[in-house]
Amino acid sequence: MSTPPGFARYADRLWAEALPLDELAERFGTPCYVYSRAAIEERWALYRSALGVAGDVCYAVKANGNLALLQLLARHGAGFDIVSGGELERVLHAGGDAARVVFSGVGKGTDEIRRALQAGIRCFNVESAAELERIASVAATENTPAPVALRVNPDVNPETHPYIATGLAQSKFGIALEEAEALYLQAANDPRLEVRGIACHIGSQLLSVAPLTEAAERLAALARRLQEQGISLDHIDAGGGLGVHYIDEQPPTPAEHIEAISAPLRDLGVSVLVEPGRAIVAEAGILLTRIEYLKHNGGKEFAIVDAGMNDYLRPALYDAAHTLEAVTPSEAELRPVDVVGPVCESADTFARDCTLPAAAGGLLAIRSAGAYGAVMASQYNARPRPPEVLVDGTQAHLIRRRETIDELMSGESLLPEG
Ligand SMILES: Cc1ncc(COP(=O)(O)O)c(C=O)c1O
Ligand SMILES: N[C@@H](CCCC[NH3+])C(=O)O
Repeated sequence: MSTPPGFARYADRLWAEALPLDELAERFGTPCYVYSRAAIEERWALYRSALGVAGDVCYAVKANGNLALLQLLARHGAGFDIVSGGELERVLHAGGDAARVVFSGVGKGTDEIRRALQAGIRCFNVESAAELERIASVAATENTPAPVALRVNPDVNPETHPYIATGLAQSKFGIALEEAEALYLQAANDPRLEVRGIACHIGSQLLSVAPLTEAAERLAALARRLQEQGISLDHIDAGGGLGVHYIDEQPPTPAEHIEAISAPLRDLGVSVLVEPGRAIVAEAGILLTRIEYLKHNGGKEFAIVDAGMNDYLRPALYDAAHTLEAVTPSEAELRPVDVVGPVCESADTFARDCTLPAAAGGLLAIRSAGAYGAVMASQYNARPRPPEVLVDGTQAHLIRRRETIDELMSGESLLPEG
């Protein structure tokens, strides 16, 4: 099996593992997510060593919240960035330390705030004045001051897909820099709150560190103004966002990411937090899928695979391009095919004019599918969500089994008799 030229070495760890992918497909069925423990640990270690002891790496759970992966990262001492009460429960269940959890998100509910406060999380990354007041009032009823950072919106263009840009002035995320200072003064004088830091996150799949540095410079300027006014800060949370290799991207390394955000913050005397998600898990995962049928329509050839947009949404949602590879040797000639899923939507397309030796029954790997893959799977078209497997050396662990048809109907009820 050939490796695409230029593919970073860590992405190839999965393929170097002792377990042939076709055996995994036989054993667990397709479609099926397969992750490499070694690849995840390698990426984790790069972030950990780049940041050093003066900071904390808070893995963004939204990228892949599988319990076994959270447990793996917790054992390596990860902090976690969560965006819901559900993610908090997953982190705690997997053995994560609540005191290393930061809670982002524009719509935190009262129950979620209360639970996070009771669990003793490190910090709420507050996204509006109204949310700050809600957190303060929950803190008052719980008789526990709430640790807060304001997630500011530095108005920096992250140069990424508009759906995953979050730090522009007109985005729904964060608080405008100009409004933040007054809100910090208000929070610092509120006994229900404890100001801990400043947070931001400008977007995802960033392929240059320049916008990250620009954002960090704006955070540093705000931090200096706050410190001058006697507001002490424990940390600055620069968010996540580092891009990965899907087709031919050349993303910066974790070390370059850390250097880009740390340089402007260096003399502030605060610890630095980062919230990488995609950069830890994306390239460590593939989605294995089998070609069910080949067909021709309108002069095009289609390979219809058993994975659909319900299993892996990124291509349909963002028109995202991925490297697709044939896993099993095939006598079929290399030729352009559209690789499509079985879901009743034309957007259910994984690749157009992809050069493959496509043959019915052949196995394909959609690469770099470890982030925003299984977590975004749905049951659309009443399709059970796929299993997830972690390859660990010569072992393969089923870390989430395939959903059953019964589970698809669980919680629903038929109408009463009559
Ligand atoms: C607040 C916050 N932190 C971290 C992340 C993780 O981003 P990424 O997976 O791009 O590292 C996101 C998602 O974009 C986010 O919204
Ligand atoms: N789901 C997105 C990333 C979301 C980032 C969350 N703020 C993707 O697959 O690229």
